[in-house]
Amino acid sequence: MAEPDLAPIIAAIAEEMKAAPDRGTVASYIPGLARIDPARFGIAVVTASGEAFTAGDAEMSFSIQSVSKVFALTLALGKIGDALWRRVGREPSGTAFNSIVQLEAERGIPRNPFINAGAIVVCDVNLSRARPVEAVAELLRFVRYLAEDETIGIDRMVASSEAETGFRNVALANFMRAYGNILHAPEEALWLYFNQCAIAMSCTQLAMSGRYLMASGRHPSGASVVSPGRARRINALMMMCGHYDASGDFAFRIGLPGKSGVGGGILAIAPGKASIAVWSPGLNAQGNSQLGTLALERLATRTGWSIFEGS
Ligand SMILES: NC(=O)CC[C@H](N)C(=O)O
Repeated sequence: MAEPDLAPIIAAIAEEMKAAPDRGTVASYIPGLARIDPARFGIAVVTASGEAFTAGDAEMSFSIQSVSKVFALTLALGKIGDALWRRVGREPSGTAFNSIVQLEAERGIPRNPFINAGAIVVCDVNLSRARPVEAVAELLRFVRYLAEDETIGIDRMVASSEAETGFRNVALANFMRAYGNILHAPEEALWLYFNQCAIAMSCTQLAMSGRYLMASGRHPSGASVVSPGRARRINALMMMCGHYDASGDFAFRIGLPGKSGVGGGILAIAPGKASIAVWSPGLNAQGNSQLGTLALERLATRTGWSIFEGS
């Protein structure tokens, strides 16, 4: 297939999203997110050749929330490798991101690293023997390195507002602690989790951070972030589990590995072709960006980038 002409495609999608009538609902269960303007929409596409195309509010910073779970998983696999899969599964859950229902029958082993329970186990791994502040600093260094951007930081207001109200996550961490699948104090794993969710990035920064996943694990500097096999598997997990109980719908409509967050961001990967970030804060019923999903559907259709091919 010929190279798509990205600049007009992306500009048209941003224009269409401005006029979209159904923008979803901004997450309000985390007070720090409730104030975000639902009119926002941004998109950034970084291609394998290193060109970047942006439109809309692509430079505006937002809370990446659960998109951070991709970077945290990458770090955890670097620390303990496949031993991680003894503590976290790799099956889609078919349940909401913050669900506790499967954990009792499955003895404290979360279905996958992208639901909250799985991400909290990943945080427990990333604590290793470090203090939570050191572990969050390591993750921040990692995303800054991936994006080649030292300005990426954490929105402390979002982190502390979630720490004050994240009772379900507290319950998940304690429940898994009871099964011996959280090794540190639950408060420490949660502190890391709330801070990693509060990393703030723009679409451009997020698309830059995802480049290793489109490039068989390679950083643009030529360094290997992960092996090609590991990049392939992280992409597979994003495809199967990245949108919780809407992962099937996302695969059906878009056909790319993707990871969403309740801040309204989505990172999507077209392997070998592009790293894509979209952001629009209004969410659908499953907590994924309503317009972000629609924009990716149009992008996949107009570029033919779905891994299943076909427009
Ligand atoms: N889906 C999400 O982005 C959820 C992340 C959010 N910090 C939470 O734990 O509820």
